Amino acid sequence: MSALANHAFAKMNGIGNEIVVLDLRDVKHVVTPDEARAVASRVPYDQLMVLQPPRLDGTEAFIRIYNNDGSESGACGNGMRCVVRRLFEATGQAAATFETRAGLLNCWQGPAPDLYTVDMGVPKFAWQDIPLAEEFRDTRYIELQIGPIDAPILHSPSVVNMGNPHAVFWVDDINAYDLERFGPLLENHPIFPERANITLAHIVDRDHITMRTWERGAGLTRACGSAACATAVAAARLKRANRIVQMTLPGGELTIEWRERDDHVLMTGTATFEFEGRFEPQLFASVA
Ligand SMILES: N[C@H](CCC[C@H](N)C(=O)O)C(=O)O
Repeated sequence: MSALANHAFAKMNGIGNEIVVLDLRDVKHVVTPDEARAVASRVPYDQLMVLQPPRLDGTEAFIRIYNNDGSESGACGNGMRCVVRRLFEATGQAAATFETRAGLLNCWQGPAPDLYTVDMGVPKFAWQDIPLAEEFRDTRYIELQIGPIDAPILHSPSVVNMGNPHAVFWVDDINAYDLERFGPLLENHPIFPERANITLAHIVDRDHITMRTWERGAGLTRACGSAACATAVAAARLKRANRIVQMTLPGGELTIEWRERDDHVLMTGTATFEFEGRFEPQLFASVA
C-alpha cells in the first residue's frame, strides 16, 4: 500500500496559486510522479509541496516540489509561503530555514501578521544556468520569437534562473495574448532543454509591474512567485524598474526586493489556508 494512503494533507493557496502541502517528515517515502498525478486528480493543485525529513542541521525539512504533471521543480515561491504559514501556526516560530533542490531558503514573518517573506536566493543569468540550448552572451534579451518572422507576436524575452527556468516577454497589455495557446509552444521550445516558465509582463512604472504566467508542468496559474521574482530582477537588470517593486498577478499582490547588498531576492505576500483532508487509499491503488 502507498505510504500516502490515509495520510493528511492541507489545501492552501498563495495568492491563487493552488498548493497542496504534504508533511511526510514522519514517513520515509519519496512521492513518485504517478502519486503526484493521483493527488492532483483528487485535489487539483498547481504545486504539491512535500516536506521530507531534514538532511541538514538547522533546517526544518527538505522540500520536494511537484507540478501537477508529476515533474519536479527546484523552486516555488508561493508554495513556500504556504509551508511557512503552516509551520509558524503549528510551532509559534517566526523564522525558519528549509532545504530545496535549489539550495537553502530562509523564511520569516513579514511586516504584517498575514505576510510571509521568503528569501529566494540569488538569481542566475548565464545561459548554461538558465539553462539554454545555445550560447547567449547577454540574457537580458535573447533571440526567440513566435509568429510570422517579419511580424512576430512575442519576441526577445529576458531569461532568468530563480531555482527554476523563466522567460519573461515584455508587452504593453498582458491580457492581449492567448497565453494558453502560446504558453505550451514556448514552454517546450528547443531553446529550453529543461523547459521553462513563460511570463507576460508589463512595466507600469519603476515601482510597479503587472504579469501573468504559463507554468512549466502546470499550465496557466493565478500566480507564480518565482516568476514574479524573475520578472522583477529582469526589469531591474534592464534598468527599467527599481530594486523594490510591487507585482500585480491575476491572484493578488507580491512585493519583490532584489537586495542591493547581496543580490538575494526577497518575496513577500500572503498565504491562505483552505481545508485539510486525508487521501483515500484507493486513490493510489493502481500507481507505481
Ligand atoms: N508556482 C511556483 C513556481 C512553480 C514553477 C514550476 N512550474 C516549475 O518551475 O516547473 C511559484 O510560486 O514560484
